[in-house]
Amino acid sequence: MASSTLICDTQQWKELKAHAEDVEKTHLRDLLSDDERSQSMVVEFDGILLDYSRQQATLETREKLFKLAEVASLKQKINQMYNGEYINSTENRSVLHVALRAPRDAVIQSDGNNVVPDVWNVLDKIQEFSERVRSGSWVGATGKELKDVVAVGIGGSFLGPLFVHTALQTDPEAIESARGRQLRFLANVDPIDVARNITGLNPETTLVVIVSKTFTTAETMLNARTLREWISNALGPLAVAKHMVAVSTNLTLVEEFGIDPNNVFAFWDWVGGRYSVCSAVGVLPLSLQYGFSVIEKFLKGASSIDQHMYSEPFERNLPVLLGMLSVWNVSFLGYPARAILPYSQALEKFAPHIQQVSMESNGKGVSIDGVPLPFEAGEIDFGEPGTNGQHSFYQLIHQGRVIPCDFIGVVKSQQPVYLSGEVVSNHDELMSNFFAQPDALAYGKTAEQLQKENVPPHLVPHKTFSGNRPSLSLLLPSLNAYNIGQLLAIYEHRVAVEGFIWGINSFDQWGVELGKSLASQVRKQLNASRTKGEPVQGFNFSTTAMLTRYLQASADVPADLPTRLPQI
Ligand SMILES: O=P(O)(O)OC[C@H]1O[C@](O)(CO)[C@@H](O)[C@@H]1O
Repeated sequence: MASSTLICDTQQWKELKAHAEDVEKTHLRDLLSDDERSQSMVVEFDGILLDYSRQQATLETREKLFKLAEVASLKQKINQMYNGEYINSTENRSVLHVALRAPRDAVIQSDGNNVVPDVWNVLDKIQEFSERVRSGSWVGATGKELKDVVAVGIGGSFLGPLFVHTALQTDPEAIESARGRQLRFLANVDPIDVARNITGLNPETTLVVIVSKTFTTAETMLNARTLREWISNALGPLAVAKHMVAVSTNLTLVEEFGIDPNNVFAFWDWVGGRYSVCSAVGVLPLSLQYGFSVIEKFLKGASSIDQHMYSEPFERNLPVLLGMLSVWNVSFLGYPARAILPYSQALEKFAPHIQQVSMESNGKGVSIDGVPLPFEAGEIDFGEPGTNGQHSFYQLIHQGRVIPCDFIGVVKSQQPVYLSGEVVSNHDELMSNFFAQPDALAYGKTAEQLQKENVPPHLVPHKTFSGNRPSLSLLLPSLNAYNIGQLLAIYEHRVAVEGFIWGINSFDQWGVELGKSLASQVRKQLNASRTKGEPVQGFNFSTTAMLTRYLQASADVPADLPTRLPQI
């Protein structure tokens, strides 16, 4: 396929469109009656089981999807990514988050240089620094140990680390290594988030890690200045050197901010923000909390999937299969959303992280060559852990709109609980739901079944479930640091596979810029109105009226802004 040809113009795409109309005629109930089909839709890697038999897909669908992958040059694009080619063409960059978790002796080139030694230099520095802090040999300005860490960052500099932290918080090994320590995340520029994060913390025992790839993000920089004020107000300006470190690619701006260059942990422009949790962005705060040895296992888990993705044939390749099935659901069956439903409370921050990975990557309207797409790319991702979601939005998934679901289960709970006299263990109770929901969605319940159960006729339509609602199930053996790394990498690569098929650039994010520049115009107006009393101008009627009202109603904010920190 010539690079400027859109994927939707290929014969393979058109055949899939026609094929989708055929497949839609068969209810999932009937597809699932073929055990051979079901068996061939189960794939295992390293103890992780993927069952996609509840997708509205036949063996022919799979064949046709692989043909689409071929015409989209999927294998070549994966190779280009791993070879450090500039596949992020609008930013002129390689996309090498796989190098962040590569073994020390691996060779991964960007611009003709092996980047793996650079990666390990930073990892070694993180190990050394985190051990000094954790052992108490690096202390705060008043000689006290630094037991609490606040990581300040937003978007990709926040969501991935928060997901991993939340997942590790209840892992027995991680608990042991985190005893007596706290890790918090300050992301939102809302002063309430500052208040929440510093409540109960003593600046004397707190280390602040500023995480920003660019070191220019407005939210992060204001929060960084706020916490610098919080520290220097309490301990004097010289304390900043002992209490603030940074993770960034912009070493010049970090130094200008007043952080000692020795206390900066670097990463590189070939790491996209939302793909940066395996760089110092995640590894530094997480190692401070859990120790480097735990986080190294997380990196190893991600690396195992990197190797699997690179070398496994597509029929057994988890991220490739998942990505192709998502393309099938979005582009051929016309389902625009995807629910991510982990049956593990430890994964409560997984869907929010994948939201950014997926929606910032694939929410694009043009091809990589800038041609407007005549089809929708990307999907609307959302999710909550089961069983909470069941008591919230599952009603719509069962009887309202069709939303393909990812059910993610774990064999061994991080925290098993059994009660004598109960029918099953608490984890079995949770998992009963994990196993039941996909069948409820697939099979549904017919009016005939309800009549046999003597349901009053007027209630039959309300209690009928159409079924034929697709899902897939991922069963992980356990949820330790290694498995968490695997889960992360499976989804990162799945999103890349989707983007490679759609022919878009999954690694830029120009769509976030317009809002940022308009906010800067509003910021200037607020300053001019508060300090010089200038009227609101240059905005449309609606914004002018709203801004004027806001300024009038908050006239008590002092124009000269004397420092005020949260009073909580
Ligand atoms: O790490 P930085 O440079 O502060 O950027 C934070 C986030 O802002 C974005 O650029 C836009 O939301 C994300 O891609 C990125 O993860």
